[in-house]
Amino acid sequence: MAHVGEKDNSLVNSGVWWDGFPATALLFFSVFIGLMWWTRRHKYLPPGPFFPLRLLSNTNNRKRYLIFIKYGQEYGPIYSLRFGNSLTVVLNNISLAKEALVEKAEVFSERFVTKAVQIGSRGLKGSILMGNGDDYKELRRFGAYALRSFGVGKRSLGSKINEETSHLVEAIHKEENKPFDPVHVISNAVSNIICSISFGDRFDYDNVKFQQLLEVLRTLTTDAPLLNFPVLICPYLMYFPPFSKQIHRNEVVKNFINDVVEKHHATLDANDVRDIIDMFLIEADQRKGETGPDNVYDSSSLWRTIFDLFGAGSDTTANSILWAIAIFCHYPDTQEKVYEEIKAVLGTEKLPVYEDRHRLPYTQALLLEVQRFRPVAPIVPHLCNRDATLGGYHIPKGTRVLINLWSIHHDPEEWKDPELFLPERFLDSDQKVISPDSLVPFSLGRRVCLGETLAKMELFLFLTSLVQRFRFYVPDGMELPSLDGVSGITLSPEPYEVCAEPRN
Ligand code: HEM
Repeated sequence: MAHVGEKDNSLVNSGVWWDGFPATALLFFSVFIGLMWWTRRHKYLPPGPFFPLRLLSNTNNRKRYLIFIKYGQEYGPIYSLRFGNSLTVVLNNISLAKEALVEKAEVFSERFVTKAVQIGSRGLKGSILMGNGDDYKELRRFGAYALRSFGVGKRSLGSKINEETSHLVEAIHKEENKPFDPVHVISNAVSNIICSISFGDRFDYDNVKFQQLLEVLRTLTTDAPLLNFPVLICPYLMYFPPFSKQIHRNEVVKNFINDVVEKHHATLDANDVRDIIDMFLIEADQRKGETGPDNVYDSSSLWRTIFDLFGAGSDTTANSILWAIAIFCHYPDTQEKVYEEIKAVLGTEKLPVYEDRHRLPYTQALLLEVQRFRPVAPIVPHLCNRDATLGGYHIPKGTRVLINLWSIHHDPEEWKDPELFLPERFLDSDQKVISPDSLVPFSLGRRVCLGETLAKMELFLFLTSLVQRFRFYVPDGMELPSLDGVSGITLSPEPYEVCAEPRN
């Protein structure tokens, strides 16, 4: 009890407590409601870490694909990752990929593009690779038509690839069976095919300017800020080093393409359509004045369309060939089997044509296994455009959906001994090629790779011609190429050196 003159602290305190009660209660009530809302919203979401610390603390952008694989091993075929307010769902098996991209194609076929990618790319107007909506649909249609018109899938393009192979073989001969890094000649050869279709031109392997451009393209894809944590949180970091390098690289490619476009403008002849740039300029001219949603034929769409074909078509195919050569060094018997098959069916002189693939089942099986074993587009970004379900889980509108092609191609439920390189898995007991539904290196559904046929032609013709003429190996005492990849948008082998011994 308080005496006269003494302060009654208990009363004072209780008064303070009472005065603050409404505010405290309100705070608790809000937290409670917030928690209820969060729990209800997340209750039906795929499982996943409360906080994706492993991903966020990983500073090595180039090994990030391994973290997605690890989470898959922990949380199963579908899991979710939360970065602040945004939700990402990762699909790791073929039935979920089919459910999203085929059965629910209306919902899951859009591309997700982060603000950082938009800043780094200097705008995405006219992009096939990153676009959505009416512009995208029209440009994809144009791209498919243009590729067909310039011989994709036909003999005429096969001859062009054969011509390029002769240059490639000559360049490799110059290495005189000494160790060399094959990335420059392979990238140049592959890029020359898409260049001749798009620009009407090829570039010699000692053209320094073109080599620099290819190097810029390679770093553009390996350093792409797809899920790069700092720029995911603060996209405006893209304007500062080291991230701003992406902006500079895009500018370099853009200027290169715009120079070529300029020259095309000056020599354009509607009766002699030389390449895709000519085709685009003529279409733009014919549609002048049209205002409909499908008139997307302006200069910014032109450079971006050519950039997309060139970007998506160079690094991917070149990396598949580089993987095949690296794998040959680890599994030399597979290279010998391909050589023996080519020798028996085609001999050692005649350059293969695309139709020959039907007579070379082991070679075909090996190419399929290269694409399964080391998929060059390991993680494909899509967007959920309305509330939906996947695998029984709720997927809210706006969720980023990553199709994990690496995990799909290494799923032990689908592939026996997925970590082993076994071309025979694609041959039946009659030695006929089988291609299971679960092999999807070009993805599936509406956004399936636009250059699939071109890529298959290039892979077959370049690789068979090379094996017909060289044996790739690593001499004793030299390090074998690493089979770990470097990933950005594409998965490339780490730089390596090999020797190429002429076969004859
Ligand atoms: C081994 C070679 C290649 C592989 C493995 C590959 C794989 C892929 C994959 C996985 C996608 C994403 C599909 C999706 O979003 O679901 C894609 C898209 C695309 N690819 Fe390829 N690609 C290759 C070569 C090429 C070539 C040679 C071209 C050249 C024309 C090309 C052009 C494109 C384009 C334009 C897209 C965007 C399609 C769209 O978003 O609608 N690709 N590719």
